[in-house]
Amino acid sequence: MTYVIHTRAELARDVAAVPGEIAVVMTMGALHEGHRRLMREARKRSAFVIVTVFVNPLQFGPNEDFDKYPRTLEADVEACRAEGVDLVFAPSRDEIYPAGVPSITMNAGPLGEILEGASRPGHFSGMLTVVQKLLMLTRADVAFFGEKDFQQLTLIRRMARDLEIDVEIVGVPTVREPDGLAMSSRNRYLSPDDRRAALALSRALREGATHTDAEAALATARKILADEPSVRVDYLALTGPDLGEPGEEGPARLLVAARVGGTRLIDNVPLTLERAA
Ligand SMILES: Nc1ncnc2c1ncn2[C@@H]1O[C@H](COP(=O)(O)OP(=O)(O)OP(=O)(O)O)[C@@H](O)[C@H]1O
Ligand SMILES: CC(C)(CO)[C@@H](O)C(=O)[O-]
Ligand code: BAL
Repeated sequence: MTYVIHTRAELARDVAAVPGEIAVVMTMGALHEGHRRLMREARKRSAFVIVTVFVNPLQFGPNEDFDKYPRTLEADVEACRAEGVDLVFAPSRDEIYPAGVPSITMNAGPLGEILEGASRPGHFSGMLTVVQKLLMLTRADVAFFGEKDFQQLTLIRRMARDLEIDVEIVGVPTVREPDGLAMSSRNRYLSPDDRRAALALSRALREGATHTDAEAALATARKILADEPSVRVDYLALTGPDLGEPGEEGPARLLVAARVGGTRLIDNVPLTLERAA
């Protein structure tokens, strides 16, 4: 049975009655197969699964899509039911921020300033603030996040580590459409032409990741993106596993953010680099 609740009082009552481990999947709704994969992983792991649905105003910039972000709670609850989720917590803004805009927030540090953080000032501070609040409110023992938002996942891991938050953070690989496009709630903004052009992102990463040389990986990905005129690249970057400098050898990440029409999309893949001879 899946229960839907909207208040922190109901949430406090329900989690207090859970005898075992609690897993949480945090979302902004408009659920798709990527979210469902997180729910399935949570279901496999824990006896009690909570999905949160909250479009967090604090992580949106003034010119971003907070107002037009898709809100589809009824369909979201159906998806949660189909995945056997125990509790859907869909709070209002006042339930999460009863004192209004918080005066004390998370500082995402230097890692919050690069890549996504450079294009979306304040985004990661707002994201970490709500993640920390939702971890506290749900009393989660384990929380599942997608690798699609790789910088977000890395920062959440680091917040838990640096601030001694007693929760296990589990990363889940990106779920893709059959043609390779990373699933994202924002894909629904794409026109048919934009949808076709957006494939350049996953193609660039996939082809780039066939190389074991960093320069070759970047050059291949850059060319594929440049060949698609309606894709405006924000960044294409190759980093180490924790978004630091790529090591000479070992797992690395190739990440991209781009605008396709009016829609900003992100994607990333792991790749293995070989030490230069
Ligand atoms: N394709 C995907 N594969 C795996 N996890 C995903 C995927 N898309 C989103 N997630 C994860 O689901 C969680 C909630 O994400 P969110 O609700 O922002 O969805 P989204 O599709 O990423 O939306 P947006 O289009 O706003 O980026 C995050 O942990 C996110 O990384
Ligand atoms: C983790 C999250 C739910 C916090 O608002 C959001 O950033 C998201 O959906 O990835
Ligand atoms: N999917 C990450 C949350 C955001 O874009 O605001």
